[in-house]
This record gives sequence, structure tokens and C-alpha cells, in this order.
Amino acid sequence: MKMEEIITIFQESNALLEGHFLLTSGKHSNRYIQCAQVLKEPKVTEKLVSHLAKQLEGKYDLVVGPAMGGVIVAYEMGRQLGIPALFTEREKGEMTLRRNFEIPTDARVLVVEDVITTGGSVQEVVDLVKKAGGIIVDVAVLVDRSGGNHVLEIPPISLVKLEVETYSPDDCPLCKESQPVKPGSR
Ligand SMILES: O=P(O)(O)OC[C@H]1O[C@H](OP(=O)(O)OP(=O)(O)O)[C@H](O)[C@@H]1O
Ligand SMILES: O=C(O)c1cc(=O)[nH]c(=O)[nH]1
Repeated sequence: MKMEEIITIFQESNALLEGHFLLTSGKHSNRYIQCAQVLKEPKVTEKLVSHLAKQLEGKYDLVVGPAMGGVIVAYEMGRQLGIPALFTEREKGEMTLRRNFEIPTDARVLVVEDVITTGGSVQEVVDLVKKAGGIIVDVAVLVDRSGGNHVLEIPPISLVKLEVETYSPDDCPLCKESQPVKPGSR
């Protein structure tokens, strides 16, 4: 699957938004990748996740992704790899494992996500898994828009890397024209 084909899928799904956005990290940006628009099509999700899975060389006991964006990616990855798929959720802002989900001691874990900007959300999952006794083998994401400026302790494997501007709120040129909108849940 060529990079242009992947980008075309995102474009045709209307997942590549332009405007003035407030991101999870508190940063601002003129572009937002609304992965939900891609992931709403099961066949497209199957194809993209299969392409991501081809890049994975590790052996995993389970896959974990943060809600909301990581839930569908984790589920489809777990389905394709034949392993359980868990998701984490925030409780009062803190990433947690709920619903009696458990990570067995020394379980080899693949962490997945739809999109990363700072990688902060995924690192929270990594920390949670390690604290629970799991071993992080890989981190894999559909879209890496970090430009390499992420906080992740291991380099993420990605389907596509996008070069996107982000601004600190104090230094955002778009704020002169408009208020940012917040498409995500945080
Ligand atoms: O790399 P980061 O700087 O942490 O940003 C990326 C995070 O932001 C989005 O989720 P969001 O918090 O908007 O929640 P949602 O998936 O529930 O909409 C996305 O799914 C990642 O989790
Ligand atoms: O950083 C984010 O919050 C973010 C950026 C983006 O392009 N898409 C998304 O879902 N979240």
C-alpha cells in the first residue's frame, strides 16, 4: 500500500480538517486528523490496520489502546493478531484500566493509537501497562503527526507520518482571527 493511497483514504474520508483547533495537549494547530471518519468504515479500518500490522515484528500477548481513538484500532489489531484487545479510559483525567481489565505479569504488550501529536496520551498508557506488570514491546499508531517531537520512551511505528504545524497557545497566530475549536474529547 503506497503512502499516496493511504493519504487518499484519509482525504476521501474527510478526515483531514483545516481550521483552528485545540489539541489534547493544549497546543493549537491549523490541521486536525479526525481518524473517526476513517475508522467508521470497517473495511477501511481492516485494510489500514493490516498494513500497520505488517510492520510489526514483535510477539504480543495483548494489545491496549486509549479510549476513544485507540479503541477501534486496538480491537481490529487484536482481531487480526488473534490476541485480546483492552482499552484504557481516563477517570478524573488519569489514564486507568477499568471494567475488570487486567494485564498479567510479564504480558508482552502492543500499545496502539489512532494519532499522536506529543505522544503524551500513549506514554500514559505505557506507564500504566508497566505499572501493572506488563512489558511494552511496541507502540504502533495510524498517524504520527509529532514530527519526531514526542515524549514516548520507545519510537512509535506508524502507518503514515504527517508534517503538521502546532503552536503553543501563547504563540498561536490563528488566535488573532478566531477561537480554537476542540474536536476531541479532552
Ligand atoms: O499525542 P497527544 O498529544 O497525547 O494527542 C493525541 C491524543 O489526542 C486524541 O485523543 P483525545 O484526547 O482527543 O481523546 P478522544 O480520542 O477521546 O477524542 C488522540 O486519540 C490521542 O489520544
Ligand atoms: O493532538 C490531538 O489532540 C489530535 C490531533 C489530531 O490531528 N487528531 C486528533 O484526534 N487529536
